[in-house]
Amino acid sequence: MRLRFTKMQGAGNDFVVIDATKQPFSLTPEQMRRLGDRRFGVGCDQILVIEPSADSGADFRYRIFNNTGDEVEHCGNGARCFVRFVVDHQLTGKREIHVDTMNRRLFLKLQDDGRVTVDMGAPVFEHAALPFDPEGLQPRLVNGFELWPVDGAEVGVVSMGNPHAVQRVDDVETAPVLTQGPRIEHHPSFPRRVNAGFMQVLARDRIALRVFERDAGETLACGTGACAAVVVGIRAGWLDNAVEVQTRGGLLRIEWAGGDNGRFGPVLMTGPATKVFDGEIEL
Ligand SMILES: N[C@@H](CCC[C@H](N)C(=O)O)C(=O)O
Repeated sequence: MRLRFTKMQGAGNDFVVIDATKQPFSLTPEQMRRLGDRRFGVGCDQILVIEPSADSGADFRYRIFNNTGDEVEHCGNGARCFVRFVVDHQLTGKREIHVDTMNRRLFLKLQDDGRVTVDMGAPVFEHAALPFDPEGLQPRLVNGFELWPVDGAEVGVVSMGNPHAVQRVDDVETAPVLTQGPRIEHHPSFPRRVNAGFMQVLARDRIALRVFERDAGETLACGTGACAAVVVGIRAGWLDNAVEVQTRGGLLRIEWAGGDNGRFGPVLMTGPATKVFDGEIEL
């Protein structure tokens, strides 16, 4: 089968984007692994599939597959590329778009400067949402927020729709991202595994971040990971409400007002979304 696709990237997190608005999406996990393979296929961190929405309240449905072929809940950098794609391919005349993902409805806006702002929805701290099983672990409270001992690190756990475990490190460049990252990803406390974030606080409004992503390994940027890191940093009292996140692939701006009485507001993420090329591949 011959597949048309667009290669895109958002802060260096790269995607194969497939338009399934006119014909149903039918790739097998094996075909997706081939597509995601950097030597035998196109190569990407995630595959994004754009479908019509089944609900009149949303403009599209957007599905995310890691390059292993596993479908996942959420992808922040992918959400920005999704908007750029539907506008550039004239699938919509709107610049403010509602899209349904596996477990959230997102609101996205293409800015005049070409960047995209995404209302990523509220962070969820209930352990069942990740899921996170703290059995046998004792948290340390920092500013009233729980940091959990996992693999010798202290992690804040939060779902941004997908699961994250974020630790603060002195220096992201020397942090054990490639060795400890996979151990945290597969730690038994995270039955559906987890994305492992390593955050260096540079100032109250600036962090450096590396993320070892579930399935994809370390990527140049992780949008949901940036939101999770800033949320953890704000709750631990380390960060202000608007933070620039320096990733290895580019800069993201994250804003979060927090919340009252256990009710939390949405996280806003702004960043770039760029087409790399259009292509066709025989699968
Ligand atoms: N790169 C993404 C996150 C993609 C999904 C993640 N690997 C998971 O398995 O949850 C982002 O920009 O958020």
